[in-house]
Amino acid sequence: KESDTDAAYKRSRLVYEAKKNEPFALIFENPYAEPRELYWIGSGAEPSLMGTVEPGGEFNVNTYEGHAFGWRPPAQSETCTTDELEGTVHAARGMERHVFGEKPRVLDAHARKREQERDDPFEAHFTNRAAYAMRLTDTKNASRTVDVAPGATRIWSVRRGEHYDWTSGDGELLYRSVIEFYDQKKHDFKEELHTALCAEKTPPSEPVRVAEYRDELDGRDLQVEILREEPLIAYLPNWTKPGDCADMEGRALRIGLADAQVFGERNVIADRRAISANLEWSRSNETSITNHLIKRAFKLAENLRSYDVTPGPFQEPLNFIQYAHGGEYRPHCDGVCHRTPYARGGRVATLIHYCRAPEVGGATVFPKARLKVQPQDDSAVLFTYKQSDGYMDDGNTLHTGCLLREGVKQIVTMWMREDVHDGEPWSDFLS
Ligand SMILES: O=C(O)CCC(=O)C(=O)O
Ligand SMILES: [Fe+2]
Repeated sequence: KESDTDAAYKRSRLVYEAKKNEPFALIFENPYAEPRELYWIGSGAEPSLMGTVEPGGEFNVNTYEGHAFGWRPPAQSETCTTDELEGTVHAARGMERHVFGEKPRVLDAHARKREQERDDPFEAHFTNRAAYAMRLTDTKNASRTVDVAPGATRIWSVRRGEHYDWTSGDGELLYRSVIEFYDQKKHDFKEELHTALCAEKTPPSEPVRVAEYRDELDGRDLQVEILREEPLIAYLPNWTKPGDCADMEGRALRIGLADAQVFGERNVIADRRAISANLEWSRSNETSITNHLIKRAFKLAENLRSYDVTPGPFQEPLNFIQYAHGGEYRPHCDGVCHRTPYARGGRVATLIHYCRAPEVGGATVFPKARLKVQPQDDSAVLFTYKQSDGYMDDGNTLHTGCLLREGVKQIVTMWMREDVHDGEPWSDFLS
C-alpha cells in the first residue's frame, strides 16, 4: 500500500507536470536603436519569424517551458538559419520578460511572489513613542489624518513608496515615515538627537570665535565663524560669489537631477530624500568656476587644519543636491567617525555650499556636537574629521540635513581626501 507521503509526492509531481505544460506569457524587449526580428526556433529546419520588434519596443508571446527564441537585425536575407541569429534564449517559467542581449532573468516562485506583492497594500502600525500628541497625515491625501496620543498605535493600509507625515501640536513637520518595502509594518515616531535641534524654536548656534581669513585666490577678506574647534565645524558667510551657484546649478540641470543611489531592489530610499547630480572637475576648462571653488576650499582646509589636500580630477566629484518639501538627509557621517586611525586616501573634510537657502526647516545640524547651521544664500559650512593626532573624529561631525518644511534647498557638497593623485584617484580607495 502506498504511504500518504508517497501519495502526496505523486500528487505534487502531477500538479508540477501539468503546470509545466501550461502556456505562459513572455515579453521580449528590444533595447537596441534598430529593429530586431524575433524568431521561434521550433523543431523545423528553419526558425520561423514571429514579428519585428521596434527600437525600445516590446513583443508578447504565449509560450511553453523550454521553447527557444532568437533574434537578429532585419533584412539580412529572405530566410533565416540559426547561425544568422544574434542571440537566443530558452523560455522558462518565471522569466516574464527577456531583454535582447541581456542575461535571462528567471524569478523563482518566491521572488515572483515578492515581485507581485511589491506594490500591494498592507497594514502598517504607526506608533507615537514621544511624550506628546502627534498628528499623522497621508502625504498623498491630506484629508486622511489622525491624532495619535503618546504611546498609541494607529493601523493604516499603506503601499510601498508612500510617505506619512508626523506633525507636532503646532503643525510643525517633525518626522516623515517612508514605506520602503512591502510589509514594512513598524513605523514609529520617536524623539531622536536631532529632532529638537531641527525644530524651528532652536536658533542657529553662535560661534565660539570668529577668525579672519584672507582668500588669496580672490583677494577677499572673509570671516570664518568657528562653531567648534576639534573636530572643526565652521560657518562661512559669503563664501560663494554672485554667479558661482548659478553656474553650478546650470551644470547640474544640464546633466539632470536624479534620485539618490538605487540599492538593488530597494529603490525607495528613506535616508536621503533629494535629487542630485555629480559635478566633475573640469579637465577641458581648468579655470572653470567649479575648479576655482574647489581650489579655494582646499586652500582654506590647508590653512585651517594643515591638511595635505590637493585639488584635482583625482578628488571626488562635487554633488549638487536639491531638496523639496519633506526632503531630508538623515543622520550620517561623511567619513569615518568612530575614533579609528586615519586610513590613507580617506575623506578628511566636507564643505557644503548653501546655494539656495530653504525658507523654513532644512538646517544642517550636528546632533552629538549639538550645533545648528541655518543656511543663508551663498554661505557654506566646513567640517573636518581627521584630527591632529591622526585619529578620526568620534562622532561630533555626525550631521543631518533637517526636514525641509517650506521652499527649496540647493546645496553643493564637496569632499576632500588626502593622499589622492592622478596615479591613485579617489575611486581607488572605496572599500
Ligand atoms: O543637506 C545638508 O544640510 C547636509 C548634506 C550632507 O550631509 C551631504 O551632502 O553629505
Ligand atoms: Fe553629509
